Amino acid sequence: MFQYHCLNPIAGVGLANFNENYQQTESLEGADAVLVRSAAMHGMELPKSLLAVARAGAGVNNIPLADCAEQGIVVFNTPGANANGVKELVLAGMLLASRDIAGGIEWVKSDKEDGDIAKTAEKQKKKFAGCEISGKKLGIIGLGAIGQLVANAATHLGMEVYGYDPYISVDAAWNLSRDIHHIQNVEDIYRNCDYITIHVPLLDSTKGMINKAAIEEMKDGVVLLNYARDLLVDEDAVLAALKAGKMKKYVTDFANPKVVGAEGTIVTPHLGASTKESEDNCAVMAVKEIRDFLENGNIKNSVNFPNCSMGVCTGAGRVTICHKNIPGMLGAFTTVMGNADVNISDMTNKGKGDYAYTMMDLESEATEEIVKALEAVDGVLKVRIIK
Ligand SMILES: NC(=O)c1ccc[n+]([C@@H]2O[C@H](COP(=O)([O-])OP(=O)(O)OC[C@H]3O[C@@H](n4cnc5c(N)ncnc54)[C@H](O)[C@@H]3O)[C@@H](O)[C@H]2O)c1
Ligand SMILES: O=C(O)[C@H](O)COP(=O)(O)O
Repeated sequence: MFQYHCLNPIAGVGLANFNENYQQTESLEGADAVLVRSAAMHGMELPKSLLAVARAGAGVNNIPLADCAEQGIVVFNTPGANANGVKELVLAGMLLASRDIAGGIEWVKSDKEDGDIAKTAEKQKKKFAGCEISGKKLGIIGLGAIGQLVANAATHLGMEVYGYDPYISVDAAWNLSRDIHHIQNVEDIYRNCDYITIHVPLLDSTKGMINKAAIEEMKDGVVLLNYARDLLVDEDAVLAALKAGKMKKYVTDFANPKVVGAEGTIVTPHLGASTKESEDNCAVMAVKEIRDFLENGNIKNSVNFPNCSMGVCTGAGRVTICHKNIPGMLGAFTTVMGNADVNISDMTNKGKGDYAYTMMDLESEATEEIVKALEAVDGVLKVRIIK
């Protein structure tokens, strides 16, 4: 029986895919797997039992990835599962920044006692006039799951789209419309675009990337959209640019005391992935990843260990090893098996950055003695008997 714990509410349609061999626990203690959305896991003491964390979503900046890796805990996310939800909100954000829809709605509410409101509205409407997005230039920084959907949708709305992503995946490149201009230098986006939207992960290398210097390069009257993470943007510089009339609007999905209520900001409460469809997609994918990992040892969509799969074990035994990505590991593992007189029928080893993963199918059952001998190898982080 496997135990799992949810640090945030996770859609029932996903959890329903756990079968009778799984039990949800009230606390983290004793859990084999954790499902999480945006709950902050930094500083959280993780139980020895924990094997996997699945982020039902994209951003993993709330999870201590390296600490988890050091403890042999595999962290997954659900790439693309909520991308359409975010794309639709980005389109809404561009429209909200272009037409004073929110101001118009507020004015109508404030005038609700006016029996002649239809006539008054005709006089007042010029206050809420705006511009259209068709024909405007949109710059997209980050062409992953979300960026590519925004890019393609914006071209269909008549925008001229410029995309920048030096690390674009082959799949994302294939999915992009041929109408999108490929930009090699992010400054070209800053200098030319009327709307700029950012869709990159929050990493040490991306933190504060939209800074004062970047904003100074931007066109006067630019609209900046941030549905990625607030710390990507120097919001003091944004507020100064809004005050100076350099920036027209800052549309952000991340409410914080700095931006809420500030003139020129449009702030939503982290709603990007809060749709039934996105929540369901993320939960279904997260549960699938956890089950395949716990039951078969396979890794798909991990952010701190390599993807590695050997399907379902048809042999007598299977062991998996989370370990450091250093020389000599495979030799040490095969020596352990040789010393135990166990024949390896199949084996896969994959590395990713500082960490690696090895799966071995055996012609006899894996024993606790084998596990102990593998655990004693320098650089080994976690050994599991799958079968
Ligand atoms: N508002 C929300 O509710 C919401 C929902 C989902 C995701 N997000 C945020 O959006 C981010 C992106 O999500 P995604 O699903 O598109 O992720 P993704 O991993 O599919 O795409 C990220 C893209 O950014 C690119 N990139 C990385 N560093 C870059 C840089 N310096 N310059 C340009 N491109 C760079 C990568 O190559 C990749 O293509 C997530 O990390 C998360 O923080 C927010
Ligand atoms: O990174 C993500 O997937 C989003 O920010 C969504 O976060 P949420 O699952 O807490 O809504």
